Amino acid sequence: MTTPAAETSEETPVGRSAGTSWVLRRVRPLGGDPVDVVLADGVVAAWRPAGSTHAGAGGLPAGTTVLDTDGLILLPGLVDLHTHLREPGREDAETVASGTRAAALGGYTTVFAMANTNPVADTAGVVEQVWRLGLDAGHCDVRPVGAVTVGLAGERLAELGAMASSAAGVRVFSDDGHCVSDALLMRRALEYVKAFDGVIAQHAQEPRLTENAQMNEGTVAARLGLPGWPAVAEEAIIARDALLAGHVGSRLHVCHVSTAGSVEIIRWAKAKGWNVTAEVTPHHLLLTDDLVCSFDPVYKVNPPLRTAEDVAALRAGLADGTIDCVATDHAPHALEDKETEWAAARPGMLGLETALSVVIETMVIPGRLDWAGVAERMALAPARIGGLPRTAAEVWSSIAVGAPATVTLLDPAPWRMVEPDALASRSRNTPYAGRSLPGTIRATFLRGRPTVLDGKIV
Ligand SMILES: NC(=O)N[C@@H](CC(=O)O)C(=O)O
Ligand SMILES: [Zn+2]
Ligand SMILES: [Zn+2]
Repeated sequence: MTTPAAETSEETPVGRSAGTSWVLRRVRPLGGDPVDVVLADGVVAAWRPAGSTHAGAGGLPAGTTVLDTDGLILLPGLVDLHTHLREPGREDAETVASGTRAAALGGYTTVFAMANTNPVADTAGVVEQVWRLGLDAGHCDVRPVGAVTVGLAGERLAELGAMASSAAGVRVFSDDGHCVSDALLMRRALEYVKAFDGVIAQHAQEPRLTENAQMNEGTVAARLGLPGWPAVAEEAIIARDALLAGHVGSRLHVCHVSTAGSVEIIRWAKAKGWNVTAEVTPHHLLLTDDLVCSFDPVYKVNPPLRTAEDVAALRAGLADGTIDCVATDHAPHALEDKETEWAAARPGMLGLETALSVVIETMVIPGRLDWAGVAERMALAPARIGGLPRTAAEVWSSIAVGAPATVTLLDPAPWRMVEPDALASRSRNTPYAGRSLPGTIRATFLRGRPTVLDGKIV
């Protein structure tokens, strides 16, 4: 991927050939020792001694392209449990095609597409439509999330069974953007999805406690005079839902955990042996509520940015596994919905193209996670929680021979300035504009087919 060294000058520069077999020369699987990895017929076909493989070498399928991937880290393709693709309904903000291009450039090979579209993804018809749009775009796998309640209205259960048995094979259900606040409805949803090992992904926000809320409740909100969104509004719902999941023996997943208290509750629920999993977003790992002092709506997000103490607890929870995974909550918004006064702006931030970099900055560089830990938190755990095929998920972790060639190649070294206009997303609402972040994705492969080469969409 870098300029080929003299002794490997016969290698094909990245992008010139579109062979069906690839050699990743001197790549570092999970950050380990360099090795040559052969990708053929959609799987990891062989590991060879580092640097031993060159174009025309014996035992390679005809048309093999040798990539100089010296120093790059090979990770399983990332899996995002929480992406907003906005199609159908707000194609001006994002489409399945543009959002999955952003995903591939961020190293993702699967995204779970949230249900708060227009129409809402609350029927087999809509989830199949989103799933097919993903197949047509071809940049990564799209697994639709089904709504828990009809129209996200929180009144009647949606047709969960029909969505599960549709071609889209839905396993994750969420009213994300809204909380399933009715305890009986939440109980029924948890009971219902047991039949097909589904999971309810809850947007934990007690509605009455957050009426008119504009930012985290605390000293910054008091100073700015903005109505606060208290931590207890998240924590009360997580505690209730953990109790319900334990009571009915079903699977609960907690979306975008944002407070230190939530981490404590999830730790307690896991200690009880209940099937409770959780995600944290990159922005909640890095950013704090004092950014709101700028009144720049790019920092408006739900749940809101919290305090430095919360950030520290989230990092510790992700490191020790209390929080199972990182999920982007990629939430594109059109300019008119974001570049307006604070109170009128929609909450949400872009995330797909910067997630791995933020995890490197907050978790890898400070020594909280190694590369195997990154693979677990950003690929393997979300695959398990989302119900992706088990065997595939297991082999991805090792990038072993026979595993699907669904991988991403990261150059961990360079820091790059985030430029909103250079993003593949249709929207521009990144909170990292003008910030320097470490690491860059050089290539992504989906079952042996490159979706990104040399940092560009194929
Ligand atoms: N995160 C956000 O602030 N917004 C999300 C909804 C959500 O995740 O709750 C959106 O759809 O825009
Ligand atoms: Zn949400
Ligand atoms: Zn969301």
